[in-house]
Amino acid sequence: MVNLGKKVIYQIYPKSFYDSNGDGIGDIPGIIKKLDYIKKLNVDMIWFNPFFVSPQHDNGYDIADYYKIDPRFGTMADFDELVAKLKKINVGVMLDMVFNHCSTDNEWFQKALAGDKKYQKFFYLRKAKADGSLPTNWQSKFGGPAWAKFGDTDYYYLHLYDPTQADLDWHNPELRKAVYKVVNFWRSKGVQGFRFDVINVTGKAQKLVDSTGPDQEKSLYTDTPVVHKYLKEMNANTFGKDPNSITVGEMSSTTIKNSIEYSKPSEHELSMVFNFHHLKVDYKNGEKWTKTPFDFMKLKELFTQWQEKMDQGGGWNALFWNNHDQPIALNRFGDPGKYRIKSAEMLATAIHLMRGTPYIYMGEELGMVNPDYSSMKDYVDVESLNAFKELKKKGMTAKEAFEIIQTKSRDNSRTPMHWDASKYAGFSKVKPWLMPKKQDKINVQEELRHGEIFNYYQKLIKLRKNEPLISDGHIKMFLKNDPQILAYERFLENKNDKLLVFTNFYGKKHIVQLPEKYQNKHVQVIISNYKQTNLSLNERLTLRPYEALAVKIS
Ligand SMILES: O=P(O)(O)OC[C@H]1O[C@H](O[C@H]2O[C@H](CO)[C@@H](O)[C@H](O)[C@H]2O)[C@H](O)[C@@H](O)[C@@H]1O
Repeated sequence: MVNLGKKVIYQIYPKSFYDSNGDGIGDIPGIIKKLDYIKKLNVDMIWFNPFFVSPQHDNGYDIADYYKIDPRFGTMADFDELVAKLKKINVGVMLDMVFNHCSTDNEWFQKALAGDKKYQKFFYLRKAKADGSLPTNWQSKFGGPAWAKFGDTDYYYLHLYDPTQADLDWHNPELRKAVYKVVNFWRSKGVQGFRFDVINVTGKAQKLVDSTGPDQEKSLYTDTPVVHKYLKEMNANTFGKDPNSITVGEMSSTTIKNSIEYSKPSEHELSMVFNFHHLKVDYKNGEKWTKTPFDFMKLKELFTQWQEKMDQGGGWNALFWNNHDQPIALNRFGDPGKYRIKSAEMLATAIHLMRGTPYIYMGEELGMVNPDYSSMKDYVDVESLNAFKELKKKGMTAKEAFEIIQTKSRDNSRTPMHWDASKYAGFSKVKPWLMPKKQDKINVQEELRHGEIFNYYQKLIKLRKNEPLISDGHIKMFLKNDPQILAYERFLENKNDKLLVFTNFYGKKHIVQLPEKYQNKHVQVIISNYKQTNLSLNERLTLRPYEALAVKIS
């Protein structure tokens, strides 16, 4: 079996990585051209956001053909070449499987529309209520009602996301069979990694009823017991046959109890889970489309719960700050200005030394930051455009609404990778689909020549592969009430060595009172983003602005 604790996964958003054919869109041959760069980081697997045939209403999360590469991104021959070349450098491929819904352009939906009963049962088709209103009062996660008219019939189809993303009915064994066939097709092409998009919302009740509010509504379709049943079935019929497979479920608004079951090896469901609770600590009253500073104590509390309880229950976390749906973490939890480098390294340390498998989102290793576009015209993401309209409907001025979009838009992380300082950041020879910004200072060329963040990531990755305390150790948080420092201990059963990790989340120096058990021990610095001279652990430890420090004590 794979030791997940020794693995590090890199995420590539293909549309924004490297454009090889001058159409302004990143592509698979472009990724192939940049494999030397990836090799330098020494990651184990790459998660690729979807590049299957899609009308791109939700940037590929609306799949029209699960078996084909979208010509915008390349050909199947390009994909085969990518898999083969990555194999040569010992890097696996993780594909993004979107099975909660498919595009309304997908032949499954098109056949259903044409009246084919078999395919109609792939979807949630319901009639309007007796009073003519929608089948339920559910809201789409992208705004507006979660139901759309099913062609020229009396029926509506459910879409938890965009109306072009029709929800698939997992209760239908024929649908599940079709899903497993897709997974096995890609396995036969040498793929060993699978990320399952919002997989924990696939178990909606068969009888769909009105909700009484947003939270109760989520409970009607999130983490229901059947999800575990279907995941076990998928595991047995697909990737579970391969001891080297690595799978991750994107779990929307999930719980620790469910996440343990999703990821505990003896449950035979998935290898690990993404949860998003720690990325909602800058949501005012739980609302994403708001602007407020992050709540550090809440962040600590969530890390404590998810790290310690997943450890005690035998579950496994995917560790991450960034992905294609999130504004850049450096802007949210660090300082993108004066302390850009120190805070990028501090954030990386905070999660890379935790228990789980770290994910690095492309550009994070350079300390890339939000583009801070100046107009709504610069944004293209469907969720952001809808949110802008909704915020104005709620009474905000265009300026107020724009400031929120600027902070929270998913386009923040989707800007093209900065390869150099040129007009289009060396990403493309023509105007890209989304403009790069701030590449004059932050780019690969500059980082590899004079930077230190990339190098720091290399060290963190190397440490994970060589230090069993990091890959296999348990975790216990300490300094739980400290308002500035996140600190934890990693330890192995029956071993005296311990790893202590200190991360200062603020741009001011801070002195901590060390627990007695850690005082006056022999200390070896494992990694730090500051020069450490004559370090010894006494009663007090001073941490400089955004300092990260990991020491081994015996
Ligand atoms: O915020 P949560 O409710 O915990 O959900 C997590 C993320 O879910 C959605 O992301 C994924 O599905 C979308 C539809 O396929 C797709 O647009 C997105 O790119 C996927 O990653 C949601 O869109 C995200 O905002 C949430 O963070």
